[in-house]
Amino acid sequence: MGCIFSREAADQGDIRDTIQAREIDKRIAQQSTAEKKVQKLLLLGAGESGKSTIFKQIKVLFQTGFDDSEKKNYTSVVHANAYQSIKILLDGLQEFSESEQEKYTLLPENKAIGEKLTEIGNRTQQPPLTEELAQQIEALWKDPAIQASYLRANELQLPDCASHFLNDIHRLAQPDYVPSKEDVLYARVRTMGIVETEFSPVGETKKRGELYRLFDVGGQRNERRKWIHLFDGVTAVIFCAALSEYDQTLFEDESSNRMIETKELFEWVLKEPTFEKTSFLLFLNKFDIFEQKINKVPLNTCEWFKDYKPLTSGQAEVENAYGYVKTKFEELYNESTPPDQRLDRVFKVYKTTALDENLIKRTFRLVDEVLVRQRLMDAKML
Ligand SMILES: Nc1nc2c(ncn2[C@@H]2O[C@H](COP(=O)(O)OP(=O)(O)OP(=O)(O)O)[C@@H](O)[C@H]2O)c(=O)[nH]1
Ligand SMILES: [Mg+2]
Repeated sequence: MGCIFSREAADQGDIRDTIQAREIDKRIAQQSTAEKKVQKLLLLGAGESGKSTIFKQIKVLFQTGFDDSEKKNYTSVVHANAYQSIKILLDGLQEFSESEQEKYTLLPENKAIGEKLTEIGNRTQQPPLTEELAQQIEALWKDPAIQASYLRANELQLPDCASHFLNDIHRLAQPDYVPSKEDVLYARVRTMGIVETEFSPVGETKKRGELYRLFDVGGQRNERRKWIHLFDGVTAVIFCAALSEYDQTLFEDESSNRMIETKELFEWVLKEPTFEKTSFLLFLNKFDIFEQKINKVPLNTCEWFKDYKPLTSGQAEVENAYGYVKTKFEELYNESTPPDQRLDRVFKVYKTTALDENLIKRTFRLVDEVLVRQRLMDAKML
Protein backbone atom coordinates (compact mmCIF):
# COMPACT_ATOMS: atom_id res chain seq x y z
CA MET A 1 0.00 0.00 0.00
CA GLY A 2 2.68 2.30 1.09
CA CYS A 3 4.51 1.26 -2.02
CA ILE A 4 1.47 1.97 -4.29
CA PHE A 5 0.88 5.27 -2.50
CA SER A 6 4.41 6.31 -2.98
CA ARG A 7 4.35 5.27 -6.68
CA GLU A 8 1.17 7.28 -7.16
CA ALA A 9 2.72 10.19 -5.36
CA ALA A 10 5.81 9.83 -7.48
CA ASP A 11 3.68 9.71 -10.66
CA GLN A 12 1.76 12.78 -9.58
CA GLY A 13 5.04 14.47 -8.76
CA ASP A 14 6.37 13.57 -12.23
CA ILE A 15 3.22 14.98 -13.84
CA ARG A 16 3.54 18.15 -11.79
CA ASP A 17 7.20 18.44 -12.77
CA THR A 18 6.34 17.93 -16.41
CA ILE A 19 3.57 20.55 -16.29
CA GLN A 20 5.92 22.93 -14.56
CA ALA A 21 8.68 22.24 -17.06
CA ARG A 22 6.28 22.87 -19.97
CA GLU A 23 5.12 26.08 -18.34
CA ILE A 24 8.70 27.22 -17.91
CA ASP A 25 9.49 26.36 -21.54
CA LYS A 26 6.43 28.32 -22.64
CA ARG A 27 7.44 31.31 -20.56
CA ILE A 28 10.98 31.20 -21.90
CA ALA A 29 9.61 30.99 -25.45
CA GLN A 30 7.29 33.92 -24.79
CA GLN A 31 10.06 35.83 -23.13
CA SER A 32 12.48 35.31 -25.96
CA THR A 33 9.86 36.41 -28.52
CA ALA A 34 9.29 39.49 -26.38
CA GLU A 35 13.05 39.99 -26.03
CA LYS A 36 13.45 39.75 -29.78
CA LYS A 37 11.30 42.83 -30.23
CA VAL A 38 13.54 44.84 -27.94
CA GLN A 39 16.56 46.20 -29.77
CA LYS A 40 19.73 46.38 -27.74
CA LEU A 41 21.67 49.64 -27.93
CA LEU A 42 25.02 50.29 -26.26
CA LEU A 43 26.36 53.72 -25.39
CA LEU A 44 30.13 53.48 -25.72
CA GLY A 45 32.91 56.07 -25.76
CA ALA A 46 35.72 57.43 -23.62
CA GLY A 47 35.21 59.13 -20.23
CA GLU A 48 33.29 62.44 -20.29
CA SER A 49 32.18 62.01 -23.90
CA GLY A 50 28.56 62.57 -22.82
CA LYS A 51 27.11 59.03 -22.62
CA SER A 52 25.30 59.50 -19.29
CA THR A 53 24.00 62.89 -20.41
CA ILE A 54 22.37 61.19 -23.41
CA PHE A 55 21.06 58.52 -21.02
CA LYS A 56 19.51 61.24 -18.83
CA GLN A 57 17.97 62.91 -21.90
CA ILE A 58 16.24 59.61 -22.72
CA LYS A 59 14.55 59.79 -19.32
CA VAL A 60 13.58 63.43 -19.94
CA LEU A 61 12.37 62.88 -23.50
CA PHE A 62 10.84 59.43 -23.67
CA GLN A 63 10.12 58.48 -20.07
CA THR A 64 8.73 60.27 -17.03
CA GLY A 65 11.52 62.85 -16.65
CA PHE A 66 13.02 63.71 -13.26
CA ASP A 67 10.54 64.37 -10.46
CA ASP A 68 11.36 66.67 -7.55
CA SER A 69 12.72 63.95 -5.29
CA GLU A 70 14.99 62.65 -8.08
CA LYS A 71 16.18 66.20 -8.75
CA LYS A 72 16.88 66.74 -5.04
CA ASN A 73 19.11 63.66 -5.10
CA TYR A 74 21.39 65.61 -7.42
CA THR A 75 21.92 68.48 -4.95
CA SER A 76 25.02 66.94 -3.38
CA VAL A 77 26.49 66.17 -6.82
CA VAL A 78 25.91 69.75 -7.99
CA HIS A 79 27.53 71.17 -4.83
CA ALA A 80 30.45 68.73 -5.12
CA ASN A 81 30.91 69.76 -8.78
CA ALA A 82 31.08 73.44 -7.72
CA TYR A 83 33.59 72.80 -4.89
CA GLN A 84 35.65 70.54 -7.16
CA SER A 85 35.71 73.08 -10.00
CA ILE A 86 36.97 75.95 -7.86
CA LYS A 87 39.61 73.71 -6.29
CA ILE A 88 40.89 72.59 -9.71
CA LEU A 89 41.15 76.23 -10.80
CA LEU A 90 43.02 77.08 -7.59
CA ASP A 91 45.41 74.14 -8.17
CA GLY A 92 45.90 75.53 -11.67
CA LEU A 93 47.17 78.80 -10.13
CA GLN A 94 49.89 76.91 -8.24
CA GLU A 95 51.07 75.29 -11.44
CA PHE A 96 50.83 78.31 -13.75
CA SER A 97 52.30 80.82 -11.30
CA GLU A 98 55.66 79.04 -11.52
CA SER A 99 56.20 80.67 -14.91
CA GLU A 100 53.99 83.78 -14.63
CA GLN A 101 53.66 84.67 -10.98
CA GLU A 102 51.79 87.97 -11.17
CA LYS A 103 49.10 86.84 -13.61
CA TYR A 104 48.31 83.74 -11.58
CA THR A 105 48.27 85.21 -8.07
CA LEU A 106 44.97 85.86 -6.28
CA LEU A 107 44.07 89.37 -5.15
CA PRO A 108 45.31 89.90 -1.55
CA GLU A 109 41.72 89.96 -0.19
CA ASN A 110 41.03 86.52 -1.74
CA LYS A 111 44.17 84.75 -0.54
CA ALA A 112 42.70 83.34 2.69
CA ILE A 113 39.47 82.33 0.91
CA GLY A 114 41.57 80.49 -1.67
CA GLU A 115 43.32 78.52 1.07
CA LYS A 116 40.01 77.69 2.74
CA LEU A 117 38.39 76.44 -0.46
CA THR A 118 41.44 74.39 -1.41
CA GLU A 119 41.19 72.69 1.97
CA ILE A 120 37.42 72.09 1.54
CA GLY A 121 38.02 70.75 -1.97
CA ASN A 122 40.48 68.20 -0.58
CA ARG A 123 37.94 66.78 1.89
CA THR A 124 36.07 63.59 1.01
CA GLN A 125 32.89 65.01 2.56
CA GLN A 126 32.23 68.67 1.77
CA PRO A 127 30.13 71.00 3.94
CA PRO A 128 26.63 72.14 2.90
CA LEU A 129 26.83 75.10 0.53
CA THR A 130 25.84 78.12 2.64
CA GLU A 131 25.30 81.67 1.37
CA GLU A 132 28.59 82.68 3.02
CA LEU A 133 30.49 79.96 1.14
CA ALA A 134 28.70 80.91 -2.07
CA GLN A 135 29.89 84.52 -1.65
CA GLN A 136 33.44 83.31 -1.15
CA ILE A 137 33.29 81.04 -4.21
CA GLU A 138 31.89 83.95 -6.23
CA ALA A 139 34.74 86.22 -5.08
CA LEU A 140 37.26 83.63 -6.25
CA TRP A 141 35.46 82.95 -9.54
CA LYS A 142 35.58 86.69 -10.33
CA ASP A 143 39.24 87.02 -9.38
CA PRO A 144 41.33 87.81 -12.52
CA ALA A 145 43.83 85.08 -11.62
CA ILE A 146 41.10 82.41 -11.49
CA GLN A 147 39.68 83.68 -14.80
CA ALA A 148 43.18 83.39 -16.30
CA SER A 149 43.40 79.85 -14.94
CA TYR A 150 39.97 79.12 -16.48
CA LEU A 151 41.28 80.19 -19.90
CA ARG A 152 43.79 77.33 -19.61
CA ALA A 153 41.13 74.82 -18.49
CA ASN A 154 42.24 72.36 -21.17
CA GLU A 155 45.49 71.88 -19.21
CA LEU A 156 43.54 71.11 -16.03
CA GLN A 157 40.95 68.38 -15.55
CA LEU A 158 38.16 70.91 -15.18
CA PRO A 159 34.67 69.44 -15.67
CA ASP A 160 32.65 70.98 -18.51
CA CYS A 161 29.90 71.91 -16.06
CA ALA A 162 32.21 74.32 -14.12
CA SER A 163 31.02 77.65 -15.54
CA HIS A 164 27.34 76.63 -15.50
CA PHE A 165 27.51 76.06 -11.73
CA LEU A 166 30.04 78.76 -10.76
CA ASN A 167 28.14 81.47 -12.67
CA ASP A 168 25.02 80.67 -10.67
CA ILE A 169 26.46 79.80 -7.28
CA HIS A 170 23.97 81.86 -5.23
CA ARG A 171 21.01 79.97 -6.68
CA LEU A 172 22.66 76.67 -5.74
CA ALA A 173 23.11 77.89 -2.14
CA GLN A 174 19.43 78.74 -1.53
CA PRO A 175 18.12 76.71 1.47
CA ASP A 176 15.20 75.43 -0.66
CA TYR A 177 17.36 74.76 -3.73
CA VAL A 178 16.07 72.01 -6.02
CA PRO A 179 18.29 71.32 -9.05
CA SER A 180 16.62 72.29 -12.32
CA LYS A 181 16.43 69.88 -15.25
CA GLU A 182 19.46 71.68 -16.78
CA ASP A 183 21.40 71.30 -13.51
CA VAL A 184 20.70 67.56 -13.56
CA LEU A 185 21.95 67.32 -17.15
CA TYR A 186 25.07 69.32 -16.29
CA ALA A 187 25.81 67.39 -13.07
CA ARG A 188 28.89 65.26 -13.55
CA VAL A 189 29.15 61.82 -11.97
CA ARG A 190 31.69 59.39 -13.37
CA THR A 191 29.88 56.17 -14.30
CA MET A 192 31.10 53.01 -12.63
CA GLY A 193 29.41 49.77 -13.69
CA ILE A 194 26.48 49.40 -16.05
CA VAL A 195 22.98 50.91 -16.08
CA GLU A 196 20.14 50.16 -18.46
CA THR A 197 16.73 51.47 -19.44
CA GLU A 198 13.97 50.77 -21.97
CA PHE A 199 12.36 53.39 -24.18
CA SER A 200 10.60 54.04 -27.44
CA PRO A 201 11.34 57.25 -29.38
CA VAL A 202 7.94 57.32 -31.11
CA GLY A 203 5.82 56.07 -28.20
CA GLU A 204 5.18 52.44 -27.28
CA THR A 205 1.50 52.64 -28.17
CA LYS A 206 2.20 53.47 -31.80
CA LYS A 207 2.08 50.40 -34.00
CA ARG A 208 5.50 50.71 -35.47
CA GLY A 209 6.99 51.92 -32.18
CA GLU A 210 10.26 50.12 -31.75
CA LEU A 211 11.33 49.33 -28.22
CA TYR A 212 14.96 49.82 -27.31
CA ARG A 213 16.99 48.72 -24.33
CA LEU A 214 19.82 51.17 -23.83
CA PHE A 215 22.95 50.42 -21.77
CA ASP A 216 25.24 53.10 -20.32
CA VAL A 217 28.76 52.17 -19.21
CA GLY A 218 31.75 53.90 -17.66
CA GLY A 219 34.15 55.17 -20.32
CA GLN A 220 37.37 55.59 -18.38
CA ARG A 221 40.08 53.00 -19.00
CA ASN A 222 39.54 50.92 -15.85
CA GLU A 223 35.81 50.65 -16.63
CA ARG A 224 36.17 49.28 -20.14
CA ARG A 225 36.85 45.67 -19.18
CA LYS A 226 33.19 45.47 -18.10
CA TRP A 227 31.96 46.37 -21.61
CA ILE A 228 32.61 42.93 -23.07
CA HIS A 229 29.79 41.39 -20.98
CA LEU A 230 27.31 43.41 -23.03
CA PHE A 231 28.62 42.69 -26.51
CA ASP A 232 26.22 39.88 -27.54
CA GLY A 233 23.13 40.62 -29.63
CA VAL A 234 23.71 44.34 -30.01
CA THR A 235 21.61 46.03 -32.71
CA ALA A 236 23.61 49.25 -32.63
CA VAL A 237 26.42 50.95 -30.80
CA ILE A 238 25.94 54.64 -30.12
CA PHE A 239 29.53 55.78 -29.97
CA CYS A 240 30.00 59.16 -28.29
CA ALA A 241 33.06 61.20 -29.21
CA ALA A 242 33.49 64.67 -27.70
CA LEU A 243 34.42 67.03 -30.55
CA SER A 244 35.80 69.54 -28.06
CA GLU A 245 38.44 67.24 -26.56
CA TYR A 246 41.07 67.68 -29.28
CA ASP A 247 43.27 69.85 -27.01
CA GLN A 248 42.71 67.93 -23.77
CA THR A 249 44.44 65.05 -22.05
CA LEU A 250 42.81 62.06 -20.33
CA PHE A 251 41.67 62.31 -16.74
CA GLU A 252 43.20 58.88 -16.05
CA ASP A 253 46.46 59.47 -18.00
CA GLU A 254 47.61 63.04 -18.50
CA SER A 255 50.15 61.99 -21.12
CA SER A 256 47.45 60.90 -23.61
CA ASN A 257 45.40 63.19 -25.83
CA ARG A 258 41.66 62.56 -25.47
CA MET A 259 40.90 62.65 -29.19
CA ILE A 260 43.65 60.12 -29.99
CA GLU A 261 42.25 57.88 -27.25
CA THR A 262 38.78 58.18 -28.80
CA LYS A 263 40.17 57.33 -32.24
CA GLU A 264 41.86 54.19 -30.92
CA LEU A 265 38.81 53.17 -28.92
CA PHE A 266 36.51 53.62 -31.91
CA GLU A 267 38.86 51.54 -34.07
CA TRP A 268 38.90 48.81 -31.44
CA VAL A 269 35.11 48.53 -31.16
CA LEU A 270 34.70 48.61 -34.96
CA LYS A 271 37.02 45.63 -35.26
CA GLU A 272 35.40 43.68 -32.42
CA PRO A 273 34.30 40.36 -34.04
CA THR A 274 30.92 40.22 -32.21
CA PHE A 275 30.02 43.57 -33.81
CA GLU A 276 30.39 42.22 -37.34
CA LYS A 277 26.71 42.96 -38.06
CA THR A 278 26.20 45.68 -35.50
CA SER A 279 25.35 49.17 -36.72
CA PHE A 280 27.35 52.18 -35.59
CA LEU A 281 25.79 55.52 -34.80
CA LEU A 282 28.53 58.01 -34.14
CA PHE A 283 27.50 60.97 -31.99
CA LEU A 284 30.03 63.76 -32.52
CA ASN A 285 29.09 65.40 -29.26
CA LYS A 286 29.80 68.65 -27.38
CA PHE A 287 29.35 70.63 -30.59
CA ASP A 288 28.46 73.70 -28.48
CA ILE A 289 31.91 73.69 -26.85
CA PHE A 290 33.61 72.86 -30.16
CA GLU A 291 31.95 75.92 -31.73
CA GLN A 292 33.36 78.19 -29.00
CA LYS A 293 36.79 76.62 -29.09
CA ILE A 294 37.58 76.24 -32.77
CA ASN A 295 38.35 79.89 -33.48
CA LYS A 296 40.60 80.09 -30.40
CA VAL A 297 42.45 76.78 -30.51
CA PRO A 298 43.49 75.46 -33.93
CA LEU A 299 42.23 71.97 -34.73
CA ASN A 300 45.70 70.92 -35.86
CA THR A 301 46.85 71.13 -32.21
CA CYS A 302 45.81 67.48 -32.18
CA GLU A 303 48.25 65.05 -33.81
CA TRP A 304 45.43 63.18 -35.64
CA PHE A 305 44.34 66.45 -37.29
CA LYS A 306 47.81 67.85 -37.94
CA ASP A 307 47.27 68.27 -41.70
CA TYR A 308 44.17 70.45 -41.15
CA LYS A 309 44.43 73.95 -42.59
CA PRO A 310 41.95 76.58 -41.39
CA LEU A 311 40.42 78.23 -44.46
CA THR A 312 38.11 80.84 -43.04
CA SER A 313 36.99 82.22 -39.69
CA GLY A 314 33.77 82.54 -37.66
CA GLN A 315 30.88 80.14 -38.29
CA ALA A 316 32.24 79.06 -41.69
CA GLU A 317 35.40 77.86 -39.96
CA VAL A 318 33.33 75.93 -37.40
CA GLU A 319 31.55 74.05 -40.19
CA ASN A 320 34.78 73.53 -42.08
CA ALA A 321 36.52 72.07 -39.05
CA TYR A 322 33.50 69.93 -38.17
CA GLY A 323 33.41 68.58 -41.74
CA TYR A 324 37.08 67.67 -41.49
CA VAL A 325 36.64 65.79 -38.19
CA LYS A 326 33.60 63.96 -39.57
CA THR A 327 35.59 62.87 -42.61
CA LYS A 328 38.42 61.60 -40.38
CA PHE A 329 35.96 59.39 -38.50
CA GLU A 330 34.37 58.21 -41.76
CA GLU A 331 37.79 57.25 -43.09
CA LEU A 332 38.47 55.37 -39.89
CA TYR A 333 35.19 53.49 -40.27
CA ASN A 334 35.98 52.56 -43.88
CA GLU A 335 39.50 51.43 -42.99
CA SER A 336 38.17 49.27 -40.14
CA THR A 337 35.22 47.73 -42.00
CA PRO A 338 35.90 45.43 -44.99
CA PRO A 339 33.70 46.33 -48.03
CA ASP A 340 31.53 43.16 -47.80
CA GLN A 341 30.78 43.94 -44.13
CA ARG A 342 29.61 47.45 -44.98
CA LEU A 343 26.41 45.96 -46.44
CA ASP A 344 25.56 44.27 -43.15
CA ARG A 345 25.81 47.27 -40.92
CA VAL A 346 24.77 50.86 -40.97
CA PHE A 347 27.11 53.72 -40.18
CA LYS A 348 25.72 57.18 -39.54
CA VAL A 349 27.25 60.30 -38.06
CA TYR A 350 25.24 62.81 -36.02
CA LYS A 351 26.31 66.25 -34.81
CA THR A 352 25.10 66.47 -31.21
CA THR A 353 25.03 68.60 -28.08
CA ALA A 354 23.82 66.22 -25.40
CA LEU A 355 22.39 69.10 -23.34
CA ASP A 356 20.10 70.21 -26.19
CA GLU A 357 16.79 68.44 -25.61
CA ASN A 358 15.25 69.19 -29.01
CA LEU A 359 18.33 68.17 -30.91
CA ILE A 360 18.58 64.86 -29.04
CA LYS A 361 14.89 64.20 -29.65
CA ARG A 362 15.33 64.78 -33.38
CA THR A 363 18.50 62.66 -33.40
CA PHE A 364 16.75 59.69 -31.77
CA ARG A 365 13.85 59.91 -34.22
CA LEU A 366 16.40 59.70 -37.05
CA VAL A 367 18.23 56.85 -35.32
CA ASP A 368 14.92 55.01 -34.97
CA GLU A 369 14.13 55.43 -38.68
CA VAL A 370 17.54 54.14 -39.68
CA LEU A 371 17.30 51.10 -37.42
CA VAL A 372 13.74 50.23 -38.47
CA ARG A 373 14.75 50.39 -42.11
CA GLN A 374 17.77 48.18 -41.46
CA ARG A 375 15.62 45.63 -39.58
CA LEU A 376 13.14 45.46 -42.45
CA MET A 377 15.96 45.01 -44.92
CA ASP A 378 17.44 42.22 -42.81
CA ALA A 379 14.00 40.55 -42.79
CA LYS A 380 13.91 41.00 -46.60
CA MET A 381 10.79 43.13 -46.23
CA LEU A 382 12.33 46.10 -47.99
N1 LIG B 1 28.52 71.76 -22.91
C1 LIG B 1 28.28 70.45 -23.04
N2 LIG B 1 28.48 69.66 -21.98
C2 LIG B 1 28.22 68.33 -22.15
C3 LIG B 1 27.75 67.78 -23.36
N3 LIG B 1 27.61 66.45 -23.18
C4 LIG B 1 27.95 66.20 -21.92
N4 LIG B 1 28.33 67.33 -21.29
C5 LIG B 1 28.82 67.48 -19.91
O1 LIG B 1 30.04 66.77 -19.83
C6 LIG B 1 30.17 66.15 -18.56
C7 LIG B 1 30.47 64.68 -18.75
O2 LIG B 1 29.38 64.03 -19.35
P1 LIG B 1 28.93 62.56 -18.97
O3 LIG B 1 27.64 62.31 -19.67
O4 LIG B 1 28.98 62.35 -17.51
O5 LIG B 1 30.10 61.71 -19.66
P2 LIG B 1 30.24 60.11 -19.73
O6 LIG B 1 30.59 59.79 -21.15
O7 LIG B 1 29.04 59.45 -19.18
O8 LIG B 1 31.51 59.88 -18.80
P3 LIG B 1 31.91 58.51 -18.02
O9 LIG B 1 30.75 58.11 -17.20
O10 LIG B 1 33.12 58.87 -17.21
O11 LIG B 1 32.24 57.51 -19.08
C8 LIG B 1 28.85 66.43 -17.81
O12 LIG B 1 29.07 67.50 -16.92
C9 LIG B 1 27.89 66.83 -18.91
O13 LIG B 1 26.91 67.75 -18.47
C10 LIG B 1 27.55 68.66 -24.48
O14 LIG B 1 27.18 68.27 -25.58
N5 LIG B 1 27.85 69.98 -24.24
MG1 LIG C 1 28.77 58.23 -17.60
